[in-house]
Amino acid sequence: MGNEYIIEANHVSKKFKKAYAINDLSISVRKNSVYGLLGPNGAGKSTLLKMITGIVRPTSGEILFDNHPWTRKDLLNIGSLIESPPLYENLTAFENLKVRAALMGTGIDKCNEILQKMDLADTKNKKTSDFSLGMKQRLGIALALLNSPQLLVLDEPTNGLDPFGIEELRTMIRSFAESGISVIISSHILSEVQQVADDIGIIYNGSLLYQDNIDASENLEQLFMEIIRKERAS
Ligand SMILES: Nc1ncnc2c1ncn2[C@@H]1O[C@H](COP(=O)(O)OP(=O)(O)OP(=O)(O)O)[C@@H](O)[C@H]1O
Repeated sequence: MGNEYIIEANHVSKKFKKAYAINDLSISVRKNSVYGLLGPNGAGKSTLLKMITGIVRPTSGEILFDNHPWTRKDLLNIGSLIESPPLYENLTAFENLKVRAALMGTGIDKCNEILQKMDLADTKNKKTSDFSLGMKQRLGIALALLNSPQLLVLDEPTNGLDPFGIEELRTMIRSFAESGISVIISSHILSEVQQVADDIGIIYNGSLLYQDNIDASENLEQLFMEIIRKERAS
C-alpha cells in the first residue's frame, strides 16, 4: 500500500515582516478526499494554500507532497484556483484552455474533455468577458485541471456564486475526489464545506485548532463557534 496522504504540513510557519500568518501548523490531507479548510477572516487559510501551491515559501517547517519534501516539480501534479481565475477576457473558454494547453504541451482533446466536464462545452464563441461569475469559476477550475493534477487547491471557490452555482460546484468537487483527485477547499461558509468535505481543519490565528472527519449529523456551526470562542477566551 502506498502513502495515505497527498499533503502533510509539518510544523509550518510563515512570517510576514513581524507577524506570523501561520504559526507551527501541521495538517494532513488524505488522498482521494475533500479537505475543507475553515477559519474566520485573516486566520491564515490563503497563506497556507499559497504555501502548498508554491506562491509563498514557508519561513520554517516542511511540506510533504505524496510523502516527499515539496519541490517545484510537484506543481506538475497540483492544480489551483486562488483568488480570481487567470482568464484572457477577450478569448473564449476553449481558446483560454488552448493557450494554457500549448504552454504545457497538452493536446486539444484534453481541452474539449475538460470543457465538457466543467459544463462549458456549449459556450462556443462567447468571450469570457461575457461569462457569469459561475462560468468564470468553472473555467478557472478547468484551467487548473488541464495538467491532470493529483491535487486540486481551491481558495474560496464559491465566493459570489448563487445557490445553483454552489450546488453545481459541489457536485463537481465530489466527482473529482471520486475520480482520484484530492481536493483542498477553503471557505468560511460552514454548511457548504460540511456538504462536500470528508475531513475538515479549523484554523485561527495561524494555528490548527481542530482536524477530523466530518459527517452530515455533526453540528459544524456549533463546533466551529465553540472552538474559536474557547481560543479567543484563552
Ligand atoms: N503578503 C502579505 N504581507 C503581510 N501580511 C500578510 C500577507 N498575506 C497575508 N498577510 C496576513 O496574514 C494573515 C492571514 O491572512 P490570510 O489571507 O492567509 O487569511 P485568510 O484566512 O485567508 O483570510 P480571509 O478569509 O479573510 O481570506 C492576515 O493577518 C494577513 O493580514
